[in-house]
Amino acid sequence: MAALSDARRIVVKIGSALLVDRQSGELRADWLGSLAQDVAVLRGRGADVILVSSGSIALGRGALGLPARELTLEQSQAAAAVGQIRLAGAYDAALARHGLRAAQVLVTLDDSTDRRRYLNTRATFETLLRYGAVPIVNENDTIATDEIRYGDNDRMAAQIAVTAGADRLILLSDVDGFYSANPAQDPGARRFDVIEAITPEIEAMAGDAGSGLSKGGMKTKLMAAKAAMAAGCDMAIALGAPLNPIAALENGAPATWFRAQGTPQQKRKAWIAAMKPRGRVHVDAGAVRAIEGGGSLLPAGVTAVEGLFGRGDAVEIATPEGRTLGLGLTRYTAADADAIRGLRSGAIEPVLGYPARSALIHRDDMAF
Ligand SMILES: Nc1ncnc2c1ncn2[C@@H]1O[C@H](COP(=O)(O)OP(=O)(O)O)[C@@H](O)[C@H]1O
Ligand SMILES: N[C@@H](CCC(=O)OP(=O)(O)O)C(=O)O
Repeated sequence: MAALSDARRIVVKIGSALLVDRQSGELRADWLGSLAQDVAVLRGRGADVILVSSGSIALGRGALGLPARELTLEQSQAAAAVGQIRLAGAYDAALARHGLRAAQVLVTLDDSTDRRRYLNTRATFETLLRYGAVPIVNENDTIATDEIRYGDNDRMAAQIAVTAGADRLILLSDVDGFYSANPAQDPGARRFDVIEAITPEIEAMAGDAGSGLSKGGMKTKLMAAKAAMAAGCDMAIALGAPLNPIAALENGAPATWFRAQGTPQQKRKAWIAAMKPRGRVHVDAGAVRAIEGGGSLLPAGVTAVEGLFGRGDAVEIATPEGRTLGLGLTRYTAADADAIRGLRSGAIEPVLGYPARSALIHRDDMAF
């Protein structure tokens, strides 16, 4: 299956067991070098790449000389703080060899569940990718205690894929796909090539993690697949351990693909269209033309603001004739939108007292 050749934005999740040698606790530099090579190939043909990498706790554990047994929460948090800086540094060096710039992004679950923070995170990814950077994402494990106890980077990678509007998510694992039972325990287990829907039967086949360094197992990978598919993003589980794992996947190495219906853009529009509007912004004829031509709504085109809405809420866009053009997620509160209506971008900062976002509603955040 030519599953990556037409991908526009790819999120790759790298588990701890791939990056960190279990015995020595050292980073597998050769492997990371080969992954960076794969990333350079994808970037070279114009695809955006985001890496979600685990490994901070595994790396920090060795560096701090912590015991091999299960860590306490405090030890995990300390290990993550020490390990993350090494992890990010290693990616920075590996990508720099291919002329690529790494960008560290540390997130918590709130960054995707709170709509305002979700929009901020999305905007940050958009900007980093526009400048050609490769975001290296991990949970902020040192701060987010719940994430260490319950968190796993499989679901987080799916959330990043959804947030960034990716069309492919690849979970590089220690297994080459999803099997009818845990292949480590059942020699008769069979691998699926493609899964189109996650049924209760499929869910019953998923077991827990195999290695001591990992947190997820197949259960969290199925949750990741559900989230990705619902957002129009195809997801693969593929073998990560060989060198150049993404090239191998492209060259036909076995994997399981979870296939989504629809595109990220269609799913996002449907998500916005289903929201309850919290207000209404009236726009002038010029703004109607701009929006109908595929542009964003700028404050300059707004003539009146109704309702009490916050940043990230859905609002209706009304034409001078009173027709509802569509729905969009606003980047300003009702009060700020009212204060800057009719103003050109340069005139906004003195009024609000903070640097302005140029659009009131970005074109990607509109549904008609
Ligand atoms: N149905 C299944 N198909 C494949 N692997 C399974 C299944 N159920 C449980 N597993 C286990 O899940 C492991 C992969 O997840 P995990 O250990 O979290 O690794 P990672 O997070 O590094 O990908 C496999 O090595 C296997 O032991
Ligand atoms: N955020 C944690 C890893 C959490 C996790 O899901 O680990 P893994 O199962 O190896 O992908 C860390 O960097 O150590």
